[in-house]
Amino acid sequence: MTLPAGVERHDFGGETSLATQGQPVYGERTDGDWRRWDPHRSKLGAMLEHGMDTGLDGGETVLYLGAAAGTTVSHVADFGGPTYAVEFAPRPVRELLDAAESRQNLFPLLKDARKPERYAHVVESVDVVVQDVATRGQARVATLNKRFLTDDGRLLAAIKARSEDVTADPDAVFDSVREELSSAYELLETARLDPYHEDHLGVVARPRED
Ligand SMILES: C[S@@+](CC[C@H](N)C(=O)[O-])C[C@H]1O[C@@H](n2cnc3c(N)ncnc32)[C@H](O)[C@@H]1O
Repeated sequence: MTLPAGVERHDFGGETSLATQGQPVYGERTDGDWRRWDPHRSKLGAMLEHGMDTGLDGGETVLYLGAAAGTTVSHVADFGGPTYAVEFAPRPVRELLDAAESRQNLFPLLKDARKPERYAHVVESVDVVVQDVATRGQARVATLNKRFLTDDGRLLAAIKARSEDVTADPDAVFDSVREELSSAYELLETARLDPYHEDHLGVVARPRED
């Protein structure tokens, strides 16, 4: 699996890790311009560590759903093109704004990912939707946001089993999420994100024709 341009394996004092170049955001280790991309803190980082074929080349236009304080989306903006970061909780958005200050291509949007019509006037078409919303109805959020993807675009989603049902067996949750996603997307690859993130499923998918 090749990493997207702008993402490299870099040595941080004897420990080799994924890294991008940019201002640090969450106290991660740095070496010059390089900042460690910690897969324990980032589901997309874990997907790359697992060798999932994300289809990312670098430079893509990205819609990121569930940006929180900007841990992962800051790395995405380091190697991506225009990056729209949707988060509905005002508190983390303050830190997200700090992360965006040094990144001219990162655009925070204080919006609800279940209401894409509220940001459709800003976000037009994107190459990639990254989703990490950890809320009930994750397949529905992905389906609602399919409208932004180009025909050959990619959905890169992390599905948290406990957000759908705390008591259910994660495998059963993942089966039902896969089934719901399949009506809007062709699933290209799915993989559990252990040991970095327990009971999370990484999904790579492309939109089905309407
Ligand atoms: C697991 S955290 C995201 C961590 C982040 N992706 C990272 O790696 O840096 C999930 C985030 O999704 C946000 N979220 C949940 N439901 C949302 C929704 N409907 N619209 C926008 N954000 C949402 C939560 O407020 C939370 O900040």
